[in-house]
Amino acid sequence: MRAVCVIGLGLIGGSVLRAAVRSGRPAWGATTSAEDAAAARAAGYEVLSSTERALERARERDALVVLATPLPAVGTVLREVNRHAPTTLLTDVVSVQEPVHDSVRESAPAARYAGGHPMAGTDRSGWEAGSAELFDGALWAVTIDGDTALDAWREAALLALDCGARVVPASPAEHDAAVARVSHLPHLLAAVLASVGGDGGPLAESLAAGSFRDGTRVIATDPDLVRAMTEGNRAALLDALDDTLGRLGAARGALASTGSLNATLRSGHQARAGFYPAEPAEPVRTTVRLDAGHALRRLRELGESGARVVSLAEDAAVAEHRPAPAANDENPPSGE
Ligand SMILES: O=C(O)C(=O)C[C@]1(C(=O)O)C=C[C@@H](O)C=C1
Repeated sequence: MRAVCVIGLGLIGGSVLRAAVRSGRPAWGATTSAEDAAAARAAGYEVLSSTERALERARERDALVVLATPLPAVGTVLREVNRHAPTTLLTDVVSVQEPVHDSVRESAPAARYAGGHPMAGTDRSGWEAGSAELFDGALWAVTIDGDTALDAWREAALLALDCGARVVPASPAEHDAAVARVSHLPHLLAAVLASVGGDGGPLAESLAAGSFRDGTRVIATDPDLVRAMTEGNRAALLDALDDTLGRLGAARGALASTGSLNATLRSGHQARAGFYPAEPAEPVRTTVRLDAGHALRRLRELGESGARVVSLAEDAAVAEHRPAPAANDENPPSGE
């Protein structure tokens, strides 16, 4: 099993280190946070005294290096990677992929790198908030662009699987457009919702219950971390925001003119049921030969169609796909 060197030991990096050790891999980390380093060492994990040391060891042992810092620090860490571990394979866990791919292109051979983004977290941050189980059953995007080498992709995907996740292959741009809608927009909407609720005064505060708590939960996250991911995905988030404002405008118009929110509420109800079906259908399995040409393109197409890679061998990847629900009265093929 390839060793893993994790740079950054906050919630996600700290969980990757724990999960990598749980899977039986040799793994160590480094962090600039004295607090995270002390907590990780106290829990029995190996934290080297500097990023340089951790990377030198990664070079000696041909480890997979995981960049687990927030987006604004990625450029600096990449320069250190180039200096101290110039040939190791590289991945990351950053929630916006295009800027990381751009930085890698500027400063490291892209063939060493495949981007990664585990879709898991909590509203807390730092080593203490993490756990070895954080990624169990979660989805983990492993990105593919024109420069990605199959070896780098395989190693990043194997780490995700070893951490307990299922892998979604995607291009960086498609990944960023999708997470703008299902992760970054929800953080922004939670911020606005919390402020609107807050303006309701003490009575609103004392009456706030489950819906307010669930709808605002993610903005309990450290605002600097939310800023890094939302501002780092500006173009895609603007797109998702325009769509949201259009729909809110239409809902407001309908409520003001006809008194009905029926169309908005029904289409939202149906859309959510698509994400979380009450009775999920048996998944369909597809095998992709990794030794055949165009394997990465095929994986990317599968990811775009909603499939998840659930296992990887030297020469094949197995992906699971949920079959499209049959159309019926509750589930009409279009709109309404
Ligand atoms: O569960 C949470 O608290 C999260 O916010 C996790 C969450 C998300 O679902 O948006 C947040 C950011 C990460 O990049 C991926 C996942």
